[in-house]
Amino acid sequence: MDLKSNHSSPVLTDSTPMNNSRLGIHSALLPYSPPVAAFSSSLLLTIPRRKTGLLDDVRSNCWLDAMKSSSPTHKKLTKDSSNDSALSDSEVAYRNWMLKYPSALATFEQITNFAKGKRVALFLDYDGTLSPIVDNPDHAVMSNAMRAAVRAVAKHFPTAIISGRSRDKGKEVNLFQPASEFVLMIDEVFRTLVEITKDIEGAKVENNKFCVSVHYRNVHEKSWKTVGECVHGVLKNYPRLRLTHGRKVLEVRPVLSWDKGKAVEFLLESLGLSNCDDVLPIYVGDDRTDEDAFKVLREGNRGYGILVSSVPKESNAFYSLRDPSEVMEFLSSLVMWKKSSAL
Ligand SMILES: O=P(O)(O)OC[C@H]1O[C@H](O[C@H]2O[C@H](CO)[C@@H](O)[C@H](O)[C@H]2O)[C@H](O)[C@@H](O)[C@@H]1O
Repeated sequence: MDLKSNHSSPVLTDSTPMNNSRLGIHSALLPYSPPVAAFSSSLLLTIPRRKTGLLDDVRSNCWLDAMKSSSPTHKKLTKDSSNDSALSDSEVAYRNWMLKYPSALATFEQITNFAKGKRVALFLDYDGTLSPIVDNPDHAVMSNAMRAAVRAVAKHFPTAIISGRSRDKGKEVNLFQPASEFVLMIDEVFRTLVEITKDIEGAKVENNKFCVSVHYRNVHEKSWKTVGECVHGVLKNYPRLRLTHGRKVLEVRPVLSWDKGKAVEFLLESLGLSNCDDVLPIYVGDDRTDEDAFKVLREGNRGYGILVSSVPKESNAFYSLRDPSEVMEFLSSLVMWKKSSAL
């Protein structure tokens, strides 16, 4: 996921959170903050995730419900689409939901009207945003077309990818690792979880360096409880680690005050783009971890969050896009708009 561009866009590898409280009502235009420099050299941030909210609490009684409700499975979607009336109901529900979270494509002119005269800074989540959700996390890759769209957008706007995935330290990046002291502990937990889940068919444990992801997307639902029990059992021995929920994934991460919202603030600050009236940050993401970034932009009246979702969901985002193909269209539209406004 190494993107080169004229801006040498920073790549953030985060891991984070959830905050479901939707604040305030939609406002067409966001006055946001502040002016300065331009994006500088390559930057890699590895961010241990901190998910907040009731569902993330390891002591919550609702963890099995949270596991069940985390993102529709492929099977469910396939079943729904073979049922005309269900599809029609879900489409109606989706259209109603879009009244609250308008499509960033349908309202593109509104967005660009507000962006006029401003420097747009783009923050993009990876899984579910730039690459479609697939059963095997190792197979989640950007299509060539998406890669080209991201490269193109990064030529025109400062662009960062903020992902929960780990990324090895490269030669040309500045590394910011707020959880480096947890690396050994995380590795130990990773090994333990690999061992104790090895007999659960379909379970996959991923070492994301600052976080361990335990995937249950391919585990039969009758065994989800076992997966949860394994993770909770291990966590009991690690008071400095906590559990959070993502899309069919349980994640074990350090108890740290760090999330994708803080990552966005850190990047804007480091790159001299915070407190600038002429900077408009736009964050595109699909998961609970992205909600903290949406919230930071919303609360500070600083920019726009765009939620990628094909089903209605409460969010701190302002706009929506249905899936990665719409994200690609949005990125390409931004490039076209930038080129035409330069004429
Ligand atoms: O912050 P992100 O870039 O969105 O990363 C979040 C997690 O994404 C990956 O898991 C998700 O995508 C997989 C591939 O499509 C899917 O199989 C899985 O069910 C999803 O949860 C990644 O594997 C995790 O390590 C990331 O934390």
